[in-house]
Amino acid sequence: MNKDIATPIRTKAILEKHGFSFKKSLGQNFLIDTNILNRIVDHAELTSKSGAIEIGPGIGALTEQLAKRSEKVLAFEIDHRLLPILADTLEPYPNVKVINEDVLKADIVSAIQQEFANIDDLMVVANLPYYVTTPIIMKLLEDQLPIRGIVCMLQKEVAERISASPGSKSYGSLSIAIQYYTKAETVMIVPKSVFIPQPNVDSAVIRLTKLDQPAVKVQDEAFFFKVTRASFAQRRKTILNNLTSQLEKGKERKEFILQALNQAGVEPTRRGETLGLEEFARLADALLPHFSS
Ligand SMILES: C[S@@+](CC[C@H](N)C(=O)[O-])C[C@H]1O[C@@H](n2cnc3c(N)ncnc32)[C@H](O)[C@@H]1O
Repeated sequence: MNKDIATPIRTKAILEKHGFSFKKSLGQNFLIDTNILNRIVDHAELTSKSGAIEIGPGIGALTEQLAKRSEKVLAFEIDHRLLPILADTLEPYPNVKVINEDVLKADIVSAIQQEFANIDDLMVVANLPYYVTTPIIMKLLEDQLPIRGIVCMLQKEVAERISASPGSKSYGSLSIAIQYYTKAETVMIVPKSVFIPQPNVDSAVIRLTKLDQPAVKVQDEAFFFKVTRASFAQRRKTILNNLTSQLEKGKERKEFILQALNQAGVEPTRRGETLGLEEFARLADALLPHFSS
């Protein structure tokens, strides 16, 4: 008999034993398919010497597979009601440590220094709570953690936005923010039927492999991201109109923007969704002298 946590029978038995009720507000949709879990872990390419960081272990379904295939797992779980359950389900795995904290508030860098002092290869692997997918991924990237990458489950639509290329309908400032730091790929589409309770949206697994250097070189990162966000403020508007309405600097701003677009070799009538990262980088650098405060 399959003893894994992620089977419908075992999951239901665990939930019943502990009288657990799901909190929708915490994005609690638990995986009940060991095969899918193993495929997620495969994409992380762990070895017995790797460390794994999990966000939101739930009742430990993914944690168990990570514990079997890595040296150590550190898991951040916000819901204190899951702690006794995790202590129970993960009892056979002494290489797991659970921290009862909101991952968005946690000092992950210090936790890594403490828990993974002798481990060189670190991956984040998670079935993310869908209500905070983007803030979590952005925190993991902006905190500049010493990780090789992230393999995570999220809404299919967000996965499409993250891995989209210029010209695609899904391409936008989120694609650029993530592709600035990583190589982004959608590696699996996952049906609703492998979760309990079933979510309302389709899911996908993405793999983000951290780049040694950001994908493009810019003079001011914060300003680069400001320009990319401004360029997509209204998707149907031209880049000139979006930038003119979003960037502030007196009456002459249109003139400066036209000048910068020209300098960056970008036609003012193009839409943001047609520009690649290189073009955005050139444009941000050309705009910077006019708009830095
Ligand atoms: C989609 S469930 C995944 C559960 C489990 N890993 C699985 O695959 O079955 C998301 C988990 O993230 C937890 N969670 C939600 N918000 C969180 C936060 N801000 N920080 C840490 N954990 C969070 C939820 O309580 C839940 O256990």
